[in-house]
Amino acid sequence: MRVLVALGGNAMTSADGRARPEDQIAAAGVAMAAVADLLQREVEVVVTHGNGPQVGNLLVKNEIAAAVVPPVPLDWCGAQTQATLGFVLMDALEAELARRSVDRRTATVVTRTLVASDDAGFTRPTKPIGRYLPADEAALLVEHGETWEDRGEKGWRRVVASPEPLRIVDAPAVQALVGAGFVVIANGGGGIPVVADEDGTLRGVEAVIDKDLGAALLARSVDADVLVIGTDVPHAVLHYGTPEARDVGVVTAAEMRAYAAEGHFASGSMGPKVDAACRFVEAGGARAVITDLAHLSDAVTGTSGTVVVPN
Ligand SMILES: Nc1ncnc2c1ncn2[C@@H]1O[C@H](COP(=O)(O)OP(=O)(O)O)[C@@H](O)[C@H]1O
Ligand SMILES: NC(=O)OP(=O)(O)O
Repeated sequence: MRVLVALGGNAMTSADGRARPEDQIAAAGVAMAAVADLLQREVEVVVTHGNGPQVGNLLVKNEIAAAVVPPVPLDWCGAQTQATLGFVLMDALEAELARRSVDRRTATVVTRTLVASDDAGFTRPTKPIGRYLPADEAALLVEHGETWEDRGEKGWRRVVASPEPLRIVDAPAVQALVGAGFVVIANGGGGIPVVADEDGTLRGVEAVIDKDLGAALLARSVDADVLVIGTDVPHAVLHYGTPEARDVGVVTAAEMRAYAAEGHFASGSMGPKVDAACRFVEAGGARAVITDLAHLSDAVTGTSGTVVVPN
């Protein structure tokens, strides 16, 4: 069985959302222990990951340092997060595999994802990145031309363009490495967004793709049987945060789409996960599961989490 495991930004930082190097290394260790358990059971695993906190922080660093060193655009920041998180995850996974005496090599693929240059996402920013700020501090940055959004109890967060992923450009490289026996980490942050010019030349564009939507596409591109979206909650929940809250268990894509249409899943967090899970099974995937890392193993067999199956 081949499984695409998508790790959320929450799985890549500390529980309180801190993203210092030591927080990220510790979080990667926890996530990769769960992945190593799967590999030990001879499940074939491809890993992708979010980069929201990291790419937002890099962007801020670039902006603050702009008078001293030339700033790089957002797509470059995204590429840098793929490399950094890739090496941190490889170190963590290889350490866990060695502990279990499992002999597997790892590889990270810098991955580009094709988007349309006229995607509506370029005119209406929707992707939350970076740190949370209180309303008054966010308001100052809005005055400087940034777009910030109220994200509820954690505070305000910057939002940037997030076009639809159309094709994982480097999926053939991922496939080749998987075929050669590597545990591959790919398409971090949903992929580096690129558009194709008229002559077919690719160039990076300033945006951050939703990693769950990217994961659904990558999962199909590498013929995964199961897509597991790992986050910090064990289930998608109906009436989330209310006394009527109810976990969603096994559900068809059509039922899940109906729940989404009723507004049960917040945009920018659970909403894209549900969309990605539905897209994967609607495109022919056997099963997509939304759960936390503690339930990863059972998620793969469809016995835990929110399990979206074909209609
Ligand atoms: N209906 C819902 N069911 C469960 N969680 C929800 C729901 N609506 C919003 N959420 C929020 O979605 C969060 C997970 O999304 P997100 O923070 O984007 O995760 P990640 O960084 O792991 O990708 C949960 O921590 C929860 O607060
Ligand atoms: N690119 C992306 O969706 O990252 P997060 O999952 O960290 O938000």
